[in-house]
Amino acid sequence: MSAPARRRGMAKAAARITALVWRAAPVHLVAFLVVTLVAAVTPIAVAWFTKLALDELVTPGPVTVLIGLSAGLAAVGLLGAVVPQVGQYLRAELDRRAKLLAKDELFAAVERFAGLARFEDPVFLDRLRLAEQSASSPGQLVESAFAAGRALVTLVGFVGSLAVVNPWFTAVVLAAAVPAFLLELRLSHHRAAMIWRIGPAQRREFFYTRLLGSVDSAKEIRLLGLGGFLRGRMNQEMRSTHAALRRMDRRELVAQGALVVLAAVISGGGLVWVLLAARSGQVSIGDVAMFVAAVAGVQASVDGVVGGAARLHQHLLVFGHYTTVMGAGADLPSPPVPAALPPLRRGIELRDVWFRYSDEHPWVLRGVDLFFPHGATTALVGHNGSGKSTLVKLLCRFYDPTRGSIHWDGVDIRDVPTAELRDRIGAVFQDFMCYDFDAHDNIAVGDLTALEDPVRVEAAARRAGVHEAVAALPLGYRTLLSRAFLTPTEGEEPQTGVVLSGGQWQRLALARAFLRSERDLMILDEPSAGLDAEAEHEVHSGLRRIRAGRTSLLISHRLGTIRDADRIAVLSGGVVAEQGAHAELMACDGVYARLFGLQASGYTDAHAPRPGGALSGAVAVGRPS
Ligand SMILES: Nc1ncnc2c1ncn2[C@@H]1O[C@H](COP(=O)(O)OP(=O)(O)OP(=O)(O)O)[C@@H](O)[C@H]1O
Repeated sequence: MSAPARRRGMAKAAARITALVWRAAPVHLVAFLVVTLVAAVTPIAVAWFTKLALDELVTPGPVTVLIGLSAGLAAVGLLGAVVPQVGQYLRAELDRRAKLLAKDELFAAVERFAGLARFEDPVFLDRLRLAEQSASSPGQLVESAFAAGRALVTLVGFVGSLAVVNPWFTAVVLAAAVPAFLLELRLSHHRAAMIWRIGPAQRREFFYTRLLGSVDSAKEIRLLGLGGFLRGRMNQEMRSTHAALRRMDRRELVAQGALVVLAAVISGGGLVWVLLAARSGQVSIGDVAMFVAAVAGVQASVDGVVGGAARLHQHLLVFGHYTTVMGAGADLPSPPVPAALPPLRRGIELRDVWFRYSDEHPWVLRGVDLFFPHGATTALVGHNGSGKSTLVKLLCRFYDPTRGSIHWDGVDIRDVPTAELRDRIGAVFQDFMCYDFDAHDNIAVGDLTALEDPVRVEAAARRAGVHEAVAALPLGYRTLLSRAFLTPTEGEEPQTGVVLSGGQWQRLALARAFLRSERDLMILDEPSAGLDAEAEHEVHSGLRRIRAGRTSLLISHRLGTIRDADRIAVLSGGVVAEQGAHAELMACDGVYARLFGLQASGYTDAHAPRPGGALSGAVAVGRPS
């Protein structure tokens, strides 16, 4: 990034963070500013009271003056002790309030990304991680800015005081601050760039750490003895990030060490001069005290200004990621004038749809023409990786087709707001979620209007055949389905969660979808993959009833469960290779008939007499395996 662009980015970040903190905690911000100013002038007041008191001792006046100066010194000393505590409280409260707002706004912006592509982009993920990191502590940024400001005020005060004693010496001390300032800025720039560079390694390290401590991976790690291997990889990533951090720390150590030596030489020289001057009567004892306090004060303030500015610079560079994420435009184009999405009456049509995940990826769909008629069930079958789930993602508009279009009763789905489109769809995805919520909430999130409606939730659970299992849990629908958290229940005892079986989770996912069964389109991507034979039969019988007269799309590798679909489309080589009803496809003797025959043959005993029924009819057209 060029220097002017970087400066513009930092100015933007500074404006955004200021506005954010002001909106989050205006009173605390002003109070923190006042406290910072008081903290800035306190050391100068202490130095002046000390000088005046010492001069008063050497050439005594009325005793009341000395008492007044002592009282003043005590008062500013007290102020100096109390103010940092108040400042710490204000800074912490400011941080909490600003963090709440910053994180809320960040994730509101992330929520506005309607598609999935950004969440699959590692550069974006790194940016999001850094944005989240800087949103977690906006107070640090304010503190750095205020620390630099406070040090500047103290610096001006001490420079004035030092100038009273020796203007030349003041100039030397200030001149020594210029290289320190430039050096610190450069270091902070390097540090911010290094933080960005080590992002991918830190993400990988986080991944291995999570694997090593997660219940989901514990089984395989133990069975396959992967612990040492994963730990090795985690350590390798950590070593590489540590090497970068170490290089940076060493650079800072050398640079800052040189600055400390420079400061020591200047103040040592000054001290010799002022003592000699006092000996020859050129300056007073009070001036010596003021000089010593001013030199220490100027150098500490220069450090404070430089350090604060450098930290601010670095925070602003990192906070730039927050501004970038917040300012990222829509990931999917939205129409300037959105079209209305009519209730589905005719059907959904894919017109010559081509799709690949990016220019670097191969084509997944290569000109798919397909119609999902209203009120009918269409089943989609095909080999692994043939693009079935991809097609579902396009229907939900998680991505736009690379070429071609999808029409909802003739309306291009790119012309309607995505939220409206998705509101018309109910779905069970192949990789459905298992939320660390209680059973009620796990179902109710299928339709948030059911969150306070246990009757609807129970009805959906009954339809998915999971009600009995949930009702039998220790706290029924209020049982936490996770061991990740402890929830305080009505009593004093915390209640740990329970663990469901894979099939029970799948039924919960189905129940979630059933809350939306009145929607225009129901998508069921492998809805029974984890169910036992009886449960599968039961679920599909239930689904058949729910699907009757509704527009649905059913994906399953178990062809017996989709044979009664109104239409079956076979995806192969990125196109629809065959379509028709079960009987038609069997008669074609193509891909579908071959797959169906293969599966059916697995259920027959070549030596046993064939029983009558649906499956035996299919077996009759099956091929020898
Ligand atoms: N997010 C993604 N980024 C890149 N490629 C992807 C992504 N998701 C899927 N693919 C690729 O797209 C192709 C189709 O995947 P998809 O999941 O749609 O197949 P599928 O027919 O649903 O497979 P299965 O029957 O195994 O569930 C595969 O080659 C897969 O590797």
